[in-house]
Amino acid sequence: MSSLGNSTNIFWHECPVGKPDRQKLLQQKGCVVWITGLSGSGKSTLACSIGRELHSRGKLSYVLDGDNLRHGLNKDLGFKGEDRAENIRRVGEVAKLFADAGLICIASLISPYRKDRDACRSLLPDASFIEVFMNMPLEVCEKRDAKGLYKLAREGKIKGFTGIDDPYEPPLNCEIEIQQHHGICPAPNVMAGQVLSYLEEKGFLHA
Ligand SMILES: Nc1ncnc2c1ncn2[C@@H]1O[C@H](COP(=O)(O)OS(=O)(=O)O)[C@@H](OP(=O)(O)O)[C@H]1O
Ligand SMILES: Nc1ncnc2c1ncn2[C@@H]1O[C@H](COP(=O)(O)OP(=O)(O)O)[C@@H](O)[C@H]1O
Repeated sequence: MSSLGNSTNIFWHECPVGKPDRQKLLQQKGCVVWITGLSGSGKSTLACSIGRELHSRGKLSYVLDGDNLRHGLNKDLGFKGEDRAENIRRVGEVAKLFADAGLICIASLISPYRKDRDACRSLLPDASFIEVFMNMPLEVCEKRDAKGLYKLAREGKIKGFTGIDDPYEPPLNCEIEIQQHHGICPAPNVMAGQVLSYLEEKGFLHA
């Protein structure tokens, strides 16, 4: 019997089929690839590109995209600090379940606060939380402005926009950093290749 958070008298139930069995079935190791960066830095593009590449190699993955999850699971949350923290906490817990299912879970969220990302990292075992920092300059993201949100933020029509009037804390010890070379952003398949090489090297693409 235990007491956790607000729940009391709850018990953990162990199932006979475990993570190692599922990993053997799938011939891969469950993990979380956590992509963080400014709006417009290319997180969703990279997430989809990784997903496509893994699929073509016969590996099972699933993308958890911040924008998409805010249409359902996180529709009750806004963008103030505590809402972002709760957003990241929930997605961290969901990503942990996907990794436990044996999948390569690709989470793509701004996740601007270091402590929230670190809390997600601490949920995952054995270096299976892989933080990918989309290190794109604000000017590049703002110039892209795919959704027109930077313009609205500059006009003061959106308050608390990350990078404009809300902070972004870059990772201190991420596993992978994606950045421009000579002022040019690598193509999506090149960025995905960088992540795939890491997964291959660390043994996640085999049981
Ligand atoms: N105030 C503010 N700040 C930042 N972003 C905003 C804001 N308001 C709306 N949006 C849109 O929401 C998307 C980010 O959602 P996330 O869940 O990834 O954000 S967070 O991790 O909770 O900070 C983000 O999508 P991406 O561009 O894909 O990052 C924006 O489209
Ligand atoms: N590697 C890239 N090179 C050039 N443009 C890119 C690249 N990655 C993304 N983009 C473009 O930048 C814009 C924002 O990308 P997106 O993946 O939606 O970013 P985010 O999910 O971080 O908001 C889109 O118009 C997308 O086509």
